[in-house]
Amino acid sequence: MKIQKFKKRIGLIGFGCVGQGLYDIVAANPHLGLEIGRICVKDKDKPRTLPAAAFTFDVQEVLQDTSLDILAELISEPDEALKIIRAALQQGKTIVSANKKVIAENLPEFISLQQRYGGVLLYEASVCGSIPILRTLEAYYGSEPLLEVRGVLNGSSNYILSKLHQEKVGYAAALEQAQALGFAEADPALDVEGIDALHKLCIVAAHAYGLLVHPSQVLHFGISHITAEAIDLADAVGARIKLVGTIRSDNAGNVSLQVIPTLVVAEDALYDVEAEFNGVEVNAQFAGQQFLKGRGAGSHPTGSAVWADISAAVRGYRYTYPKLCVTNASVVQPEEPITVLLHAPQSLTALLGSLQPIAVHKTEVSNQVIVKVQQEKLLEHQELLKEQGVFVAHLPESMPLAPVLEKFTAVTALLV
Ligand SMILES: NC(=O)C1=CN([C@@H]2O[C@H](COP(=O)(O)OP(=O)(O)OC[C@H]3O[C@@H](n4cnc5c(N)ncnc54)[C@H](OP(=O)(O)O)[C@@H]3O)[C@@H](O)[C@H]2O)C=CC1
Ligand SMILES: N[C@@H](CC=O)C(=O)O
Repeated sequence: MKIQKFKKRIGLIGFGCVGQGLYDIVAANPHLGLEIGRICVKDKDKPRTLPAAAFTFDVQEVLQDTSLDILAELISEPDEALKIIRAALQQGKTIVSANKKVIAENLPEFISLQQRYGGVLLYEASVCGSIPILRTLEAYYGSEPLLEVRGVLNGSSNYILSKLHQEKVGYAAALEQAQALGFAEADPALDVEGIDALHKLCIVAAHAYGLLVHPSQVLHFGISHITAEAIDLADAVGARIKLVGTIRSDNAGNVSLQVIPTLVVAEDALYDVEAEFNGVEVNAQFAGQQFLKGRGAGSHPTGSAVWADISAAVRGYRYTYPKLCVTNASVVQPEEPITVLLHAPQSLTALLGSLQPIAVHKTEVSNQVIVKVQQEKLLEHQELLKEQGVFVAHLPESMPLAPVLEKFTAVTALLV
């Protein structure tokens, strides 16, 4: 007897960089039992790669279509995406999403909707594009305590930093390239202000530590105020500036999170993560250190992660958040101070207050300071520092301070 095979039908909402990527992959693999059933977009006048008849502009047509087996939410408007995911889960549907902002800000609600109505939400593509980090944390590290998870989590910022280091192109030109290549968010401030990396870090915290952390609680700086002098300083000491997100736990189960541009030394696994690539280092109590690297943004790499989620969901996979029920951990700001480089367009005196600078360099146009500061204090002042256009970079313990101080003077002296 011949067994009739039915294809699983996907309702695709959003047909931009990622939606098109998913479409291409599904269309190229018809033998794998998936097909795109419906596509919803917003703009009626946009030229498309498919005939007009392939599209609807009414998301309800997708949400109400009972012939669809699974939904893929891949749109650029977070408010609308939230409504779509919520509506799908309230109907007990299976939906995959790439929207880190919406997931990071609403994860507790999404978990409880899944528990209440039996639906499924997967979102591997929302963190580090093609790197299977959430599946790794869920399926492999579901029990083992993790000491640290750190990584380059934003492809656009990393692309810009690579261009600044390697080609000395201007910041604005590098950002334009990241946008043209489809890496940046619809609002690129999310990328360059460190907010996208922050969203991803909060999602990682749920799977790696069982912690539901709201992004508003977390220290984060981006690269939008980066200067050529900071790049030159890093180059001069053999380091590269990377936007690094870190979650670390201490022996007492206190967990801290931060996103901050960091001077990364050549021995660090993150040093060679370039362009739109992302890299995540997991340091587990018994397994030790592991490193995952891959494309963190772009049409086909991200489409591949969405495809992997769809295929997994079709086979019955769902997140179980194994550490959520067992964790005693809580989020803290660590007490020990960190060393940071502050580069400001004007005087930092008012901002620094009681801080004890290790080194200061002033010119007519800018101020550079290396200072040891409590993270609590940095968190307290983070909005002010951002408003004042201050570039903040972490000088981690792995970065010997002496050569930095020496070059700091040499590099900044060129400005006088
Ligand atoms: N680009 C990347 O590399 C990555 C992106 N992501 C995430 O994936 C999602 C999609 O990003 P990306 O593909 O780059 O975005 P794009 O801007 O390229 O495409 C967005 C798509 O969403 C559609 N859309 C926007 N608003 C609505 C709405 N209200 N109703 C229906 N459709 C709508 C747009 O319609 P129209 O075509 O009519 O304009 C467009 O097709 C975002 O959440 C992003 O954060 C995640 C990882 C990587
Ligand atoms: N804008 C994001 C896209 C992928 O998440 C990035 O640059 O990393």
